[in-house]
Parts: sequence; structure tokens; C-alpha cells
Amino acid sequence: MKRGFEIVSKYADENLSLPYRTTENAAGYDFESAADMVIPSIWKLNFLKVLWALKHEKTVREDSIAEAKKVLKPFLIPTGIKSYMQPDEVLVIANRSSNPLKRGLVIPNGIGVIDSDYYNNRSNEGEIFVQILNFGITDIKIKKGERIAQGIFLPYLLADQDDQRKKQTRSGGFGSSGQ
Ligand SMILES: O=c1ccn([C@H]2C[C@H](O)[C@@H](COP(=O)(O)OP(=O)(O)OP(=O)(O)O)O2)c(=O)[nH]1
Ligand SMILES: [Mg+2]
Repeated sequence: MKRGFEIVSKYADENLSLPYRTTENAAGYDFESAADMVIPSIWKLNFLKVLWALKHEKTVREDSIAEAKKVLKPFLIPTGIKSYMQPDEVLVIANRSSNPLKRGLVIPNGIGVIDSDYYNNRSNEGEIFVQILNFGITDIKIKKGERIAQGIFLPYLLADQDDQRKKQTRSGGFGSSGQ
């Protein structure tokens, strides 16, 4: 067992597919969404109102700010998948190139870095999520089973100055190691 994918236990009965490659030489394993989702367009009326008000230094209604923050926050699309790999390997999550073109969907963190110590970490099984922001003008519906991103396994290298003292045991993801 070198590297691969497993279904996270809470999705055991949900009939999910493991990530797969769609052509003979595809580098990326396509990941499907594990749930129906709606990703709202960032160009919401309230968001524009907030921008306008900030520009003109007007007082902004609190609920407009709250709405804008909700829309601007990237959505986390659940995949129901966890990935094991060798300690000197990383799984890079990249967008599908058709996503921005056809649906205005971008991955705001550029790429997702899935560390090998995320798998079965101290606080969860290590489910992989895809962060998505919708730059299009319409809300986008994503159906369970739709392909949303691709994962590429890569080896990574260590620097001569790699500092053992900075290391802690991974206890989750998305900021678990602090600011
Ligand atoms: O698109 C992503 C990016 C990350 N992760 C998970 C796997 C990864 O191992 C972990 C931590 O990611 P990263 O190191 O990029 O984020 P961080 O903000 O530094 O969080 P942490 O403090 O937990 O390292 O979050 C995902 O599921 N999807
Ligand atoms: Mg990190």
C-alpha cells in the first residue's frame, strides 16, 4: 500500500466513487462532490451595496455586511474521501480548468495541499475538502457525484535547514497549527 484513497466512514453507505483518472495519461485523480451544494455568486446585491457604501464612507447596515461575509467566505465542498501516501509525498488539489471557464468557480487558495499526516489525524479521519469561490454572476448548483477538482500525488524535498523543533503532531486541518 503506497498511496491511495479511502471513503470516510460516515459516508460508508452513500455510494461514493473513489477518485479516478479519465484518460490514460491524466496526472490528476478527479474528485466528486459528496453532497448537493449551491455556491452563491459573489456578485450579490448586498455585496455591491457594501462595496459602494465603503467607497463612499457611508454607514453600512450590519446585515448587509453579514450577508457579504457569508457570500465571500469560500465554501468547503465535502468529498467524503481521505488519502494515504508515503511520508515524503503530498497530494496537491488543483482546480479543473473548465471550472472557471464554464462556471466561474475558482479555488481561492490556488492549490490545496493535503499532507500525509492529515490522514487519520488526531481529531478527524482526514476528509479532503475543496475550497471554492464562485466569481460568476449566477449561483452554481453542484450535484452529488459531479467532478469538482483533481488530486495529483507528488514527492516533496526537505531544506538543509529543516527544523525539527518547529514540528508538532497534526491535529486537524484548516488552521489547526495556529495563525
Ligand atoms: O484544499 C485543502 C487544503 C487543505 N486541506 C486539509 C489537508 C491539509 O493537510 C490540511 C492543512 O492544510 P494547510 O497546511 O494548507 O492549511 P493551514 O491553514 O496551514 O492549516 P494547518 O494549520 O492545519 O496546517 O487541511 C483540505 O482538505 N483541502
Ligand atoms: Mg499548514
